Amino acid sequence: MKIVFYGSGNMANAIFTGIVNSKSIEPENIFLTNKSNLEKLEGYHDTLGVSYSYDDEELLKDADYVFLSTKPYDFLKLAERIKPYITKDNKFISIMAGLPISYIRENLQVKNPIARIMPNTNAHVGHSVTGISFSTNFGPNSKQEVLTLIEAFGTALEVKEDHLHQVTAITGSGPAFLYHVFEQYVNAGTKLGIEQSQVEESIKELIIGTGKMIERSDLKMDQLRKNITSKGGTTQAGLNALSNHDIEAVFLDCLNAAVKRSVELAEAEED
Ligand SMILES: NC(=O)C1=CN([C@@H]2O[C@H](COP(=O)(O)OP(=O)(O)OC[C@H]3O[C@@H](n4cnc5c(N)ncnc54)[C@H](O)[C@@H]3O)[C@@H](O)[C@H]2O)C=CC1
Ligand SMILES: O=C(O)[C@@H]1CCC=N1
Repeated sequence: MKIVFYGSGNMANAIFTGIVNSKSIEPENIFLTNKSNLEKLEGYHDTLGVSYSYDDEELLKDADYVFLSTKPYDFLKLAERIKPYITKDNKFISIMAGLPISYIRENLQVKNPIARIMPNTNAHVGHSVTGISFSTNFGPNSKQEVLTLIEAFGTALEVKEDHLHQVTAITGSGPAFLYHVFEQYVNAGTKLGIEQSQVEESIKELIIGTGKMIERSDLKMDQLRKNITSKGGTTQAGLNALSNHDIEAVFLDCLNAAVKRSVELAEAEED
């Protein structure tokens, strides 16, 4: 199988690094390209063994899957770049937030199968949650091939295309929202008088350990929380203070804003 990445930025890097680490595809069968940063492509070649090129005809000639991984606003230029060289065997996988399959098809001017995925940067470590929606002409074997490819860097969740907006908010942008919360936790921790580096190191370990508990324990999160909370103890005191704030409402605002932006991006392109 030959895979090509048009766009080798943060998200594509997480995906191809995840695929290489999974050893499901020979690294030299993964081809990278970008706008113009040759040094970056050489770096990925040196560290991961992947191939790279700016020759679009060569890249697309026998490509099975072509990732469209530029920013949404760079897609029209990308479409102009690749249109002359698309072959009937190329199947497209778009990671671009908000751009509908119909819009991608219209601008590539082809009837080739197109899948839209919404991954997240946890693909780097094989833990992306990836929402996926297929065009109706995606055959069952190719669908299975794409799902297997996605499972090389995490888990796949097939959803109606409209629901990719919610997936984008909850898990696509999700790591950024959690990093933001963790940053605030570190900032607050450093105000308690302990050395900053000690707070940073211990909270990093706290987050990793808590993630592993969620992964490995049979207990649900509320029970894990209850197991730490002694009656009249320190945890109860902290949780009481937290419950003075409507944290669910804060996150609902956050997620609604991200969904709204995803819908806006889609509607802007349909105009
Ligand atoms: N960063 C993230 O956490 C996530 C990003 N996405 C989506 O992934 C896409 C890429 O985002 P990032 O990787 O963060 O962006 P980035 O800015 O890191 O990378 C963009 C890449 O596109 C390339 N590019 C631009 N114009 C090009 C052209 N004409 N031909 C070939 N390559 C071209 C750039 O050289 C660069 O390699 C976006 O559409 C975004 O919506 C989706 C899920 C999560
Ligand atoms: O911020 C963005 O638009 C992209 C989509 C999900 C994560 N990053």
